[in-house]
Amino acid sequence: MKTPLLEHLQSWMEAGALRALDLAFARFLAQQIQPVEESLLLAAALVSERQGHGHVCLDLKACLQHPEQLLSLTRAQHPEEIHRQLSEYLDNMTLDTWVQTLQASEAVDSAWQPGAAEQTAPLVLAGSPDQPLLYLRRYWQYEQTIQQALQQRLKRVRSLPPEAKRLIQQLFPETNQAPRPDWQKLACVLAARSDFAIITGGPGTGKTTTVVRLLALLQGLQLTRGEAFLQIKLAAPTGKAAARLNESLLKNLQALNLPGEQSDVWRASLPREVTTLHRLLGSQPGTRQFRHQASNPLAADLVVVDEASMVDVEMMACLLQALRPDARLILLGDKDQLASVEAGSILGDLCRDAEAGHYSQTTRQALYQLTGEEPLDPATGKSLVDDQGSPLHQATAMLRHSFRFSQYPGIGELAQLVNQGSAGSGAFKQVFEKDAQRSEKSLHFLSIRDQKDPDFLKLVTQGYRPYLELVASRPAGAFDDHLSLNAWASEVFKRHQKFQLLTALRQGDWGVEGLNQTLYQALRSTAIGRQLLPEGEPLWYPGRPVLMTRNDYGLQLMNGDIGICLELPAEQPGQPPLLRVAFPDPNKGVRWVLPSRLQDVETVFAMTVHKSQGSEFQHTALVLPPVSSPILTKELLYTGITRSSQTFTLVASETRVLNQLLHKRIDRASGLDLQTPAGANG
Ligand SMILES: Nc1ncnc2c1ncn2[C@@H]1O[C@H](COP(=O)(O)OP(=O)(O)OP(=O)(O)O)[C@@H](O)[C@H]1O
Repeated sequence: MKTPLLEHLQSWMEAGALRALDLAFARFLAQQIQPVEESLLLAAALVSERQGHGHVCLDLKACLQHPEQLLSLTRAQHPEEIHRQLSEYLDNMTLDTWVQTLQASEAVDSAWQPGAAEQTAPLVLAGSPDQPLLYLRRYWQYEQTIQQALQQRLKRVRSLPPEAKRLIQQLFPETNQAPRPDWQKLACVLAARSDFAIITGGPGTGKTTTVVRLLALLQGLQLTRGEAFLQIKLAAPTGKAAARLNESLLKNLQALNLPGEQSDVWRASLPREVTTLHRLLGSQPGTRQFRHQASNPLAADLVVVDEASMVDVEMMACLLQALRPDARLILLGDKDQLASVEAGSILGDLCRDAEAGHYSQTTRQALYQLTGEEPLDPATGKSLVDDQGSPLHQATAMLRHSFRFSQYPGIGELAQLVNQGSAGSGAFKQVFEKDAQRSEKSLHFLSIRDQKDPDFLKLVTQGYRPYLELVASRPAGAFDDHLSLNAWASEVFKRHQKFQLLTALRQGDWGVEGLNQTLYQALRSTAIGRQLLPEGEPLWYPGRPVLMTRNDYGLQLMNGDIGICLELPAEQPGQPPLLRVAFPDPNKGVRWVLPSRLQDVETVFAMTVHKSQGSEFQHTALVLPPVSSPILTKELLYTGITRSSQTFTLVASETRVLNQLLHKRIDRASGLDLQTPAGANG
C-alpha cells in the first residue's frame, strides 16, 4: 500500500532528513496493518528517527509543540519544505486524536493497561495521559528493567553499625584543602547505606578517591563483623576509561591508610582490576546477548561503574539483568558530560536534582551521626534538607570541589560557567580575561577564518611535534630488543597525551574526516612530517595515531583505545623495517599489533568530543564549526573543556555558534523517573 505520507517519508529520506531504517519501519507497518492510519505511520517513523538521535522514546506532546526539533533538518536538503510538510501533518492532529489512533492500533500496546509487558506489538504507548510517550518495544523494555531494578535496590536502606563512625574517621582524615562540609565523606555514607547509589562530580572532585575509601569502609565492616569479604567488580564503558580508572585506583590504594593488625588482609580485599562493561558481562560474537544475564548472574556482591554518563539504556538494562537481585550497584560519573552515543542519558536523568540534594531528616541524622557533618551547599551555606526527596535523592551525592584545577583554575572556572546554563558570551570572555592575568595561563581563544588558517595549523603541528619527533628517533637496537623498544613506545604514548585536537563533528571540512586530511597535509609541510609521513597518505605510516572504534576481543583492544603506528627494525639484515601499531597495555606496558589485523580503527589527529570521553590530555584544542548543528550543546563544550588537564584552546570562526552553544542543553526524551516520590516508591 502506498499512501501520500509514505511518499513524503521517502522524499525526506532522500533529502537526508530521515534514515532508511526509519522509512523501512513505517513501510513494514503499512504492509502489516490494513487499513492503516497515516498518523500511526508518522509516529512510527518519528519514534525510530528520534531513537537514532539518542532519544529513548517519542514525546508526542513535544512533537506537536516543536516540529522544528524533529527529523535531521539541519543537515537535510530543502529543510524549510520538509518542515512545512511535516507541520501540515502535525497541525491536522491533536494530542488526543493522535493518542486515540495509536491506542486503537494493533501495532501499539498501551502501558496504561495491565499486561503490556507480556504483549508483543512493536510499539508501546507509555508515560502519562498528560505526557504520552511512544516507544519502540525494545527500548520500553530496557527502561522498565532499569526502573524496576533501581526501585528494588532503592527500597533497601541499610543502617550502618556504630563501628562505621570510627572507620570513616580513619579513612577520611581531616584536611584543610576542601571546603566544608566534606562531601566525599557524606557521599561515602550515602552510598554505604543504599543498594543503589550515585556519586557524581566534575573532573578531579575525588570520585575515585571516595569510592576507594567507600570500598575500604564496606570491607572493613565485613572484617570487624567477621563476615566474608564482598566480591567487588569495577567496570567502565570503554577500555580507555577502564585503564584510566585502573591507574587512579592503584594510586589511591597505595595512599590508603588502613590501620590495625589485619590491615594486610583488609587491603588485599580491595579490587585492583577494572574491566570494560562488555567484558564484565561477557559479550559474545554475533549476538547482543551477554553471557551473564538473569539466568547466569555475575558473581558479584557489588559492582561499581565509572564514567556512567557514557552508559546507554541497553547496556544499563543488560547490566542490571546480570546482577543478582541482592547485588549492589554504584554509579560514578560527571552528570554534566555528554550523554551516551547510543540512546539514553541515564546518569543525567537520574542526577537531575543532584545539586539540590533533597535529603530527608532521616538521611540528615544518619549523615550527622556518622560524619558530624550537615549536607550543605558549600557555595551558599544553604541546607540541602527538605521534605521533597525520593529514595533516589537519599542515595545520590554530588562532589562539589575540584582538587585537580587548583594549579590551573581557568579550566575549572570555564567548565563551571558553561554548566551554569545562563552564561552569555560576555561572562565567557571574562573568564578568559581573568585567566590571562595569571602566571600559569590555561585558556586560549583562537579566532580563525577557515580550517586552513595558518595560526590553527601552527597550533596543531606544534602540538603534535613532540611525539612525532620521538617516533622519528627509534632507539638503536635489534628487532628483539623488547626492553628498549617498549620503553620508547611508552614515552611516545606519554608525549602523545600532551596534545589532542577535538571537534564536534564527524563529517565535512570541520569534522574528523576533513580535519584529518587537512592536518596530514599541514604536518607534511613541517620538517618532522616530511621525514615520517609519505606523500599520497598511505593507510599506514610511522606516527599514524589510531583510535579503536569497536571492541576487538581477539586482540584485547577496546573501543576508545588509542595506538600509534611505529617503525620497528627489520627482523633480518637486508629486510625492510616493519610497521607495528603500539597500544598501551596495563599489564605488559605495550602491546604490538600488526596493522593488517586492525579492522576498526580511524586516524585520530582530530577526535570527536564524544570519542574523547574517558580520556585526558595536557592540552586540548576544541574546534567549533562555523554553522550551528543540533550536536553543538553545552554538554559538548563542557566535555571538551574538561578533557584538558592544563591548557584548553577554543578554536572558532563564528562567535554566533558559541553563543548558541552556551544556551543549548542536551534534551533527550525518556520516561525514567525515580525522582518523584511516587515514581520512586512505585
Ligand atoms: N580529599 C582530598 N584531599 C586532597 N586531595 C584530594 C582529595 N580527593 C581527591 N584528591 C586529589 O584530587 C585528584 C583527583 O582525584 P580523583 O582522581 O579521585 O578524582 P575523580 O573525580 O575520580 O577524577 P576524574 O575526573 O579523573 O574522574 C587526585 O590527585 C587526588 O589525589
